[in-house]
Amino acid sequence: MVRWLTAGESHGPALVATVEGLPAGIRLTSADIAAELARRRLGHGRGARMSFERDEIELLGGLRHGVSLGGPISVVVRNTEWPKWEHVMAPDPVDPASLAGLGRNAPLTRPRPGHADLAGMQKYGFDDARPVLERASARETAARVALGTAAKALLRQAYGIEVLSHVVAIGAAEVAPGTPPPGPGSLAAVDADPVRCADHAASERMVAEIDAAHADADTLGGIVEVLAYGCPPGLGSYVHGDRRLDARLAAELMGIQAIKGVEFGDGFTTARRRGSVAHDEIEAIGGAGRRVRRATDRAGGVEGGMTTGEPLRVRAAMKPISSLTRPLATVDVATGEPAVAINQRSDVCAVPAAGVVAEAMVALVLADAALEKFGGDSVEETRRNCEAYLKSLVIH
Ligand SMILES: Cc1cc2nc3c(=O)[nH]c(=O)nc-3n(C[C@H](O)[C@H](O)[C@H](O)COP(=O)(O)O)c2cc1C
Ligand SMILES: C=C(O[C@@H]1CC(C(=O)O)=C[C@@H](OP(=O)(O)O)[C@H]1O)C(=O)O
Repeated sequence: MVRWLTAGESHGPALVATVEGLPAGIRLTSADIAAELARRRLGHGRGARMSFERDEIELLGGLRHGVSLGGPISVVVRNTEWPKWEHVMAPDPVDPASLAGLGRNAPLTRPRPGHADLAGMQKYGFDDARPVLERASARETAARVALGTAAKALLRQAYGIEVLSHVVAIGAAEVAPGTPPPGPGSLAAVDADPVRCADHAASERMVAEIDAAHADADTLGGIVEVLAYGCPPGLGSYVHGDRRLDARLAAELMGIQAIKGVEFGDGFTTARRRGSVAHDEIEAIGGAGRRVRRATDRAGGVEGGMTTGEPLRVRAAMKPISSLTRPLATVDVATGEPAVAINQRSDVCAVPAAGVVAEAMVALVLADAALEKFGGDSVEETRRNCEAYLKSLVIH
């Protein structure tokens, strides 16, 4: 079983993350993780913090000389903003004099509609939104992307699986339905686009949409698509709801801040189709052995909670960012009077970054499902097991 945990606050000293259950023999370095973290900072429309903060990482356990040892892999991502927050966010008690006159220590009593502020204050008994937003913040996704790097390395090195994402909609600007997704090997080209969109014309419309929202002091959401190429058939299972791969992927994607919907393949569109044009017909492709393929990929590569061997294709819908510089109406919890919400700096749009986070979560779930299917304590052992399974398939 692959399991993972993160800890840390947005303006605390650091985020920490641990993944347990990965085999020995994964080639992975801190430079690989730093490169993935840099990808998460990409995208037209992100806020000021992205430009002045760096993700400083340190590997603490689980690797030796760039190779995993089979134990938990643990990583620290330091917040370079920390010196400005060392008193306000100090884990240990501080001299109250060190907080006197610090504007950033003032209680946040005007919760933002759409953020975790109000429900979090009610739930945990805070009269200040600071302790809520510090952990609710998507700063935490840096820790998940760091762990996803290890999962991606395993998938690539043991099974030849490649995970990538691209943006298919930002606000009303979208890639035309039916446009083929970017193929294997196209991640660098997607990352080179200002909104991580594979379609140049759609990308220009998305950038214009972000600029218009920014000018109006507004924010935007959108839709990302994650693709996994090279999955063998049979990851996940139909035998119980919680073993279905689509259920496991949906849970982890919905666990990303601001993700409000997940669909596989043609998803909600399929619901409006007739059965005769909703499924992927199976065809024989001849050659040695009984080789088959699907004529289409409407299902997104999952049937009965299992991978089919076709590309996995899953979309996640992100709501617009809830911190607006033109703030929404709220109530000041200190007075009970109408007020406007906290209006600190914020991203206008973080959809391109959400795609990178979604890749990490898909990679972690696929790594878990692949190790469940093939076992193995080293990359070489699980690779061999996967190869033997593929060879044993009567129909493949
Ligand atoms: C990559 C990324 C960046 C985000 N940046 C911001 C931001 O700058 N300001 C903000 O208010 N929300 C931002 N969010 C969304 C909030 O974290 C999220 O809305 C909040 O935690 C409440 O959770 P919910 O939207 O799932 O209900 C971001 C989300 C992601 C995935
Ligand atoms: C710091 C990151 O994202 C943050 C996510 C976030 C939120 O509310 O989710 C709010 C913003 O933080 P701040 O309020 O400090 O400007 C974003 O910058 C990051 O992704 O590394």
